[in-house]
Amino acid sequence: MKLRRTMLFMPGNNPGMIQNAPILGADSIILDLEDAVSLDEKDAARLLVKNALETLDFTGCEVVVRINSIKSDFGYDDLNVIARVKPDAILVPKATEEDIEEIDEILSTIEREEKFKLGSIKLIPLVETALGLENIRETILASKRNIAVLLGAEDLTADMGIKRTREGNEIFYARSKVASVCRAFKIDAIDTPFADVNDIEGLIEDTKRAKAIGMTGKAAINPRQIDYIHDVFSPTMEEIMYAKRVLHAKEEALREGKGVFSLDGKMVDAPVIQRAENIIMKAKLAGIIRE
Ligand SMILES: CC(C)(COP(=O)(O)OP(=O)(O)OC[C@H]1O[C@@H](n2cnc3c(N)ncnc32)[C@H](O)[C@@H]1OP(=O)(O)O)[C@@H](O)C(=O)NCCC(=O)NCCSC(=O)C[C@@](O)(CC(=O)O)C(=O)O
Ligand SMILES: [Mg+2]
Repeated sequence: MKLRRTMLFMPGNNPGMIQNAPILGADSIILDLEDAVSLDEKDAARLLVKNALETLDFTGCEVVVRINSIKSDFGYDDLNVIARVKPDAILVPKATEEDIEEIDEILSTIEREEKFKLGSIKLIPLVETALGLENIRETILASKRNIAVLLGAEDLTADMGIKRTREGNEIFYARSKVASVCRAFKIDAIDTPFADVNDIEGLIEDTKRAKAIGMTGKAAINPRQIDYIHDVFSPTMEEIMYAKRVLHAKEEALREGKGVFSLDGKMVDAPVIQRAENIIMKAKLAGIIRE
């Protein structure tokens, strides 16, 4: 299991940002060849990202590349060049079931040619249209490579002809749907970036709202956002201490042959134990506690 509390976007044509990528502390980075790169920079950005993957040491940081739509003039070249330098995953913009199937096949061919393990390059569909949102189940089922879905609220609200607000009530349904379907298929649900990099209070509130609904992480667009998002998505010491007490009490209850018991007057049963186990696992992955 891998933590994806933050996925930091950076333009694929910005060498200054890319060279710092491995040390910024994000769980994942997304090197963007799509909307952050203008049409006349597409070829140069692809080459820069390829070189970065070949030369920089990304140990401990998942590397994802957002390609252009596979239906566009750039998508196939992006995939064909980038997959051969083995990113951890490809982020697929405005993903449809057909896109994912096509990209899955192309990746399998490249993996055979390059002698990579079949299925080793993963996929993350970006859900950012109304149709994409309604077809999310089919998109996820289209490939076993899918490890997460990223919600793109700017494009989604533009597609729906509605306004994007700081409070985000307009994306409540989309967040809930993405979170629920992703949880059903046991993959990560990554929330849309918060666009105002100077509004830290707004970022924290937005991240808390996303977490409360079941999103497992959030995209970032600026390194200053990383620690705040990590704070929200990491278990607190209070949660960890309570989880430890639950698991300790469970051992005692098991010895007494009890499946349900009470702790501080509150019932503890299988779902409460599962939540406690999840908290401990996340705390270990986040390096907050040791094995
Ligand atoms: C926002 C801003 C312009 C602010 O600039 P500022 O200059 O105010 O930043 P400062 O904080 O002053 O920077 C201080 C230092 O950090 C460095 N630094 C900044 N950002 C960094 C970074 N990301 N990675 C590494 N390094 C970074 C910087 O180089 C400087 O380094 P140095 O000079 O050495 O001190 C800048 O962050 C930025 O460009 N972000 C990336 C934007 C981007 O990728 N967007 C596309 C992807 S989203 C998308 O597409 C979503 C979606 O798909 C979803 C949907 O649909 O909703 C869609 O369609 O919208
Ligand atoms: Mg977009």
